[in-house]
Amino acid sequence: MNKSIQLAVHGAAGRMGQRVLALAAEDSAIEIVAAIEHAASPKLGVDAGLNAGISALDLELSADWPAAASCVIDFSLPVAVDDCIAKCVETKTPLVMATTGLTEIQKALLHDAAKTIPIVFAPSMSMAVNLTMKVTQQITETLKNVPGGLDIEILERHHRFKADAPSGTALRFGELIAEKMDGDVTHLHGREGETGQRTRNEIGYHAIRVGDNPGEHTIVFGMLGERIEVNVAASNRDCYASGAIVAAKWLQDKSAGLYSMFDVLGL
Ligand SMILES: NC(=O)C1=CN([C@@H]2O[C@H](COP(=O)(O)OP(=O)(O)OC[C@H]3O[C@@H](n4cnc5c(N)ncnc54)[C@H](O)[C@@H]3O)[C@@H](O)[C@H]2O)C=CC1
Ligand SMILES: O=C(O)C1=N[C@H](C(=O)O)C[C@H](O)C1
Repeated sequence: MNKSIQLAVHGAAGRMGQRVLALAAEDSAIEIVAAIEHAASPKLGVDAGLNAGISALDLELSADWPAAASCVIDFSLPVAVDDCIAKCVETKTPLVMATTGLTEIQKALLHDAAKTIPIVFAPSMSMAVNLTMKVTQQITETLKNVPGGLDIEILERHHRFKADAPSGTALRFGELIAEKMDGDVTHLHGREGETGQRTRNEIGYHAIRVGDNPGEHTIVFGMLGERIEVNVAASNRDCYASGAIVAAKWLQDKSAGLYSMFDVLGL
């Protein structure tokens, strides 16, 4: 059978790379053509499927890029992203960039690359998270001028292994919410000491690192007399992995450009 997508996974031995491989292996439309890891990985040469806890894929974890792929899904680390973007541009391969913690320079690189190839770039591939982003924008718009004022704080919880804080998703929630607030917004990361009273136009961020939590975000809308808390929580990583696969399929007929999961999901 001719499979419609030849998929390369970058960061293939990581927590997310493993789940993308596992879900892609079950998808009859996908042929996995590469499971890419860094050149010093002790896992090079190991079967990518066995490493992911599924049946052998007869495909080794390798530092080599495939001769051809119709999409790359990247769940790696910021240090690995420049090379991934360059390889995708060089080979004109559509890219799903899911890695968080990118610098402003790396975001500019993505913008440049998107002049040549189609790219989906989103800090969360989860449908529930993206829908929640829309909901929090609506809440902000409705309540921003409530008598007594509206205080917005973003709490995120993740596993102890996470390398960046706050999460890319928390930062995106903050950006999207700030778009709906009036005037300049201060983004405040944690509080300590003689902070004085909370100011009006600030968004507070709090990053909690506990155990094996695969990702949870709570947006608190505090008013005088009542409060809304919107919580979206993953119970495992498949919401992100399946979202990335949906994005990879969606990219197949797209022209060059930088897209978000809102575009993919039609939100
Ligand atoms: N957008 C989304 O929906 C989600 C994004 N993420 C982000 O994805 C990234 C990866 O997360 P995890 O899988 O938990 O991390 P991880 O640390 O388990 O996996 C990262 C993998 O990338 C590999 N890697 C490092 N340098 C490389 C290179 N030069 N070339 C190829 N591979 C390289 C590592 O060896 C490792 O296997 C993080 O930035 C995380 O925040 C995680 C979950 C969901
Ligand atoms: O590192 C993780 O695990 C996650 N990272 C992403 C982020 O930083 O927002 C998405 C998800 O919350 C899981």
